[in-house]
Amino acid sequence: MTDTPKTPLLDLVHRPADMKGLSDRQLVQLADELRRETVSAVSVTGGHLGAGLGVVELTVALHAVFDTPRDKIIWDVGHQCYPHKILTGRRDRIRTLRMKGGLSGFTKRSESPYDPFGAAHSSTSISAALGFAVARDLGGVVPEGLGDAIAVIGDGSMSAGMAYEAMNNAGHLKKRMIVILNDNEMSIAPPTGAMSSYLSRLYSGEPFQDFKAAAKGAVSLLPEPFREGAKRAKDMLKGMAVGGTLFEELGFSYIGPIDGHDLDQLLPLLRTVKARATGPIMIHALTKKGKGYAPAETARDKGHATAKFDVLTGQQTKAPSNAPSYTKVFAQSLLEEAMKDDKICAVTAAMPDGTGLNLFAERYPSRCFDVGIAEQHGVTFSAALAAGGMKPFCAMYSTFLQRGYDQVVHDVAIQRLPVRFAIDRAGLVGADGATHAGSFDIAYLANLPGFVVMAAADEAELKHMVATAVAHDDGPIAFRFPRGEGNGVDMPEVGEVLEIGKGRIITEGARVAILSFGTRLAEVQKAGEALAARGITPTIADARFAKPLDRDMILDLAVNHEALITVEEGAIGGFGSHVAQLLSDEGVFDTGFKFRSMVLPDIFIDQSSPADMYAVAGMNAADIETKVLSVLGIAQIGEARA
Ligand SMILES: Cc1ncc(C[n+]2csc(CCOP(=O)(O)OP(=O)(O)O)c2C)c(N)n1
Ligand SMILES: CC(=O)[C@@H](O)[C@H](O)COP(=O)(O)O
Ligand SMILES: [Mg+2]
Repeated sequence: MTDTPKTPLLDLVHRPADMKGLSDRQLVQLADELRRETVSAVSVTGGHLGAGLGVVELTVALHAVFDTPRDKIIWDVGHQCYPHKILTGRRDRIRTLRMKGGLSGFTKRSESPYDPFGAAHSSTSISAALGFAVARDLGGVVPEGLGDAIAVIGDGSMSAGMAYEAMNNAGHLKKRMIVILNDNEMSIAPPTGAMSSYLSRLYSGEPFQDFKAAAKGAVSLLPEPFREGAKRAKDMLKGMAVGGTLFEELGFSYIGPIDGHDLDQLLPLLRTVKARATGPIMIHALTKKGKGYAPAETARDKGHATAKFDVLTGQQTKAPSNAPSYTKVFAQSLLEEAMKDDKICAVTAAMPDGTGLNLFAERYPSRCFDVGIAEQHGVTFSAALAAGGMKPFCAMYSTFLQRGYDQVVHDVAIQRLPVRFAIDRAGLVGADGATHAGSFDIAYLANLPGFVVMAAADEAELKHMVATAVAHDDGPIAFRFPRGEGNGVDMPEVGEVLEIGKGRIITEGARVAILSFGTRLAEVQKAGEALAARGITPTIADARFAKPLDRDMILDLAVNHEALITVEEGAIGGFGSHVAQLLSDEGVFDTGFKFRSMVLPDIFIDQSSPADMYAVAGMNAADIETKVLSVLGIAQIGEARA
């Protein structure tokens, strides 16, 4: 970063229209200020830093040249959009990023007209841009109008099938649209795969597109002082120095590679594209993740995601914890099992660190596969590994496994293949908000014939479930666990193989039974203590399995109590629904038996701390206590004793 100029320009830019009068030199200064502001904001909020720093110049250039919100900029994933938010009327709230009531850490339609399409999962931007382009050409009507459609997609996100499905369609429809491939040679981890190598080959040897002699035509359309740059850009459009790229074969005009941090290249190129483009155009920009902030540039993950930090030192402020994270317990348990069983292998879709499989990759590189952002492929690949006699652990976040759902049904479940699904980030995750909540996996897996679905109540249970999954060869099996630290329980030396479909009673009580599935058990126990102080001792049980259900235990609980309450960190249609089905099938409700199911409410809950999100969901200890009192018809404190 260069020295801060005396008259800051960022203070004058409240929306992109304010940039229109700035000279190219001033835009360079603006980019510098925008970078500083991004670092400063993330230092107080934490969040995704590196990706945003890598697109500062692109953000300035796009907003300087195009007319947003009429023109639609679609940021893939959206984790790089903080500079865009600063330039589009949200600077005053930028220090609320990812907080309760604050700005989302991703693009979000309800937040701003400058966010035409929300995201947070990757590789959707080209499809979305094409949709806007077609809507425009078909005369679609939206308040801001419909102009150019511009997708900005990273090299990591280009590993997903959806990007190619979209390019295939775009090349066929030949609509005017622009794709900017933001190639920083990084995903969250270094990207893997043949496509990544292909992109590198596109610029190896000759790093940047050679700006040659001026071509006439488009140049005359542009006002001074843009003409000189435009001449060079026009030449790029015509010359296409790198011919025969995959993108061109798919029907795109390919331009690049260009230096994505050089506004002297970006501005004239984008102006020319805006003036001249007809069909789909792919601009290949080379950038650096973390650009301009040394602690990010030099970090292993290039500052992909960070806690709050000190700007001067880059030192992050993280609360120390005594308990291991669930992710670590999973990863270490799997490693221990893999030492004993050489058929165990592991699959991650571009999340080696997030799933803990980086440890597995270090120890057993030939048995660990990072397939890139390709959950669909990862699931089917795992299915065939299982069909081939291996024991694949397909480790994915609950929210990202959604993308591979047909593969879970068609390739795994129907064929009864023993894929072991390690489902991390189950339940509400906090600052990433609704897009990353692991709300649906219980419902979408427990409805599949032959699937075993488990949830760990604590980290010791997780270790048992890893062992159980290793031993289970009869069909697919899944175990879910949340983001964050465990409860600090004593850990067993070895994981115990659990009996499939058997839960456990935690405490015996009377009148009401609370049947927990997953890590809400700790809140259930807290509620139990509070109820005990009121003279009510509920029976507390840990279901362990949503499928198959422990029929005997559940029917027993029903017979011996006035009421049964299920609690789970999942949406309606999951564990509680299966228990209700069982009770209904067995005629338990015919006797007037009382049943309540505590699930996530039927809304998308915005970002906050997980505890607060569970408070919004009404699923903390106090809510469980209230539910017990209400099901027993006890409205007032003291009535319980009466
Ligand atoms: C479907 C899906 N899978 C995984 C992720 C997690 N994820 C978020 S960003 C990211 C890396 C993206 O890399 P790239 O597109 O190159 O962007 P960069 O961060 O390098 O700018 C990953 C794997 C996701 N958001 N969506
Ligand atoms: C943008 C994205 O999808 C990831 O970076 C995600 O935010 C990671 O989440 P965790 O912090 O839970 O690994
Ligand atoms: Mg990248």
